Amino acid sequence: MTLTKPLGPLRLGVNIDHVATVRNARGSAYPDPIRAAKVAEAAGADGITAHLREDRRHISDADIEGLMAALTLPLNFEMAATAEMQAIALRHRPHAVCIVPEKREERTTEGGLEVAREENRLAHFIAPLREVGCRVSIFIAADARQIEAAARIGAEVIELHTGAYCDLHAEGRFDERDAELARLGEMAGYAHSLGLEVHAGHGLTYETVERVAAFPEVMELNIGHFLIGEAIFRGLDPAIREMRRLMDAARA
Ligand SMILES: CC(=O)[C@@H](O)[C@H](O)COP(=O)(O)O
Ligand SMILES: NCC(=O)COP(=O)(O)O
Repeated sequence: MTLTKPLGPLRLGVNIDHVATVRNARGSAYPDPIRAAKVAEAAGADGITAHLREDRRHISDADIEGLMAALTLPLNFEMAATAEMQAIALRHRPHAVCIVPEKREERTTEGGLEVAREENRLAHFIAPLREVGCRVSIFIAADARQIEAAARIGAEVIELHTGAYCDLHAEGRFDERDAELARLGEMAGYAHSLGLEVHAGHGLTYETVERVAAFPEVMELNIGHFLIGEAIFRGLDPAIREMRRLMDAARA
């Protein structure tokens, strides 16, 4: 059943990975992702997202340590379902752990996690994370099979991958974009009906955010790459404030 009113306020999680990408390009100490997280908080972010990739191409282990020590906002820690990452999450106990698929050679997270085929392994993988109090989120495509599997393994949250929708928009393939958007909306409703909290993210921009923010079941958007790019032109604080404004307007 489609809701007519939003379930609640829409949270903004600011992903700071690509502040670290710029820092790492020169092996310097700046720009500092923790400083970016503090600016994000002042600009109205509700949480910070950081993805510790297995190849450490942006966020480092020391960044996660620093964020855990410095942040007053909740940290959404994105990671692959590996023993190494599980040990790091269990040590730090972030507010949320989002399990994402990772391919070493990919440019960015290309798709959602294959939960249905790995149900047993993932159920065992997330159990200890839940036991120490982390909210477990699963990053998946808008696909009923994957959503059902995420519910069965005991995840509390799913994050719908909005990358395909954003790419289709950027390529001007508007019929396909609208079909993908409709799928995202329908699957947000379906996930909610199964008791899952619904988040969304990847590739969102000022042009694409409003239609996702308007889905009543979506409770959080995680946005990074576009905001860090936009910060070059208008500053990080105003870039985040504008995103917040668009999200709130779409929600109203
Ligand atoms: C899972 C996700 O969507 C983000 O963490 C994103 O992947 C970060 O940027 P990269 O994919 O460029 O590492
Ligand atoms: N999980 C999505 C995320 O954290 C941000 O993705 P992007 O905006 O950097 O593409």
